[in-house]
Amino acid sequence: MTAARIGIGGPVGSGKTALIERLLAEFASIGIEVAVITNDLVTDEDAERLRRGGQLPPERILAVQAGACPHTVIREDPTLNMAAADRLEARFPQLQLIMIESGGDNLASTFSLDLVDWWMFVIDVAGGDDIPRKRGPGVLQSDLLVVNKSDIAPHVGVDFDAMMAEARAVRNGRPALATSCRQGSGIAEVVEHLRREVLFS
Ligand SMILES: Nc1nc2c(ncn2[C@@H]2O[C@H](COP(=O)(O)OP(=O)(O)OP(=O)(O)O)[C@@H](O)[C@H]2O)c(=O)[nH]1
Repeated sequence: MTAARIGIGGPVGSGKTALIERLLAEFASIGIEVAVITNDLVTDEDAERLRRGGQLPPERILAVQAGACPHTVIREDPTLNMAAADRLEARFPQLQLIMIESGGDNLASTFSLDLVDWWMFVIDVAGGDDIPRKRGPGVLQSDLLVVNKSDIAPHVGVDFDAMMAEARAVRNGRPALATSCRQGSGIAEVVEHLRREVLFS
């Protein structure tokens, strides 16, 4: 059995790493065997943050450096990430799930299906309630759209329910879930969705 490979993309600072931290805690509590690959431009910043968090043995967290363009290594030439996932699987045959976090950029990032089986796109309310309307490929094409930072919607003048409704409308019925990685709300729904759609458990 091979591990499911899932992508987690989204704009800079939308909360991709924060979501991974929350998911790691949930997966640990239900006994799902996980590893993570991070993609940063020229550092290992996100991998180091996850290793410091101590939720996974450090050797289950690999960092890929994307260089100038974060899209390239998850879409046009995902070989570095594929090799990293192969390494993890060879070393930890019990893995059920490998989460691949893209470098943050704009609304245009998508994952190659040579690299992942399924991918989600994380946006947040602070990026503006017009983000769904802009119909970026990540918003439209991802298997799951996550709208994060629901906790600060009132502080940035966003009508959260309207933003969610718009997100669902532009996605033509494909799923969209609301989260606050700060408060922990919506995380259980994301885990449930992943169990059903990706892990088939
Ligand atoms: N209020 C609030 N802040 C959040 C939430 N999720 C993440 N943050 C904060 O938003 C900032 C960015 O979060 P990250 O998890 O680093 O975002 P990222 O998408 O991984 O960022 P890059 O890797 O730089 O693209 C941090 O200061 C987080 O603490 C949330 O749900 N609510």
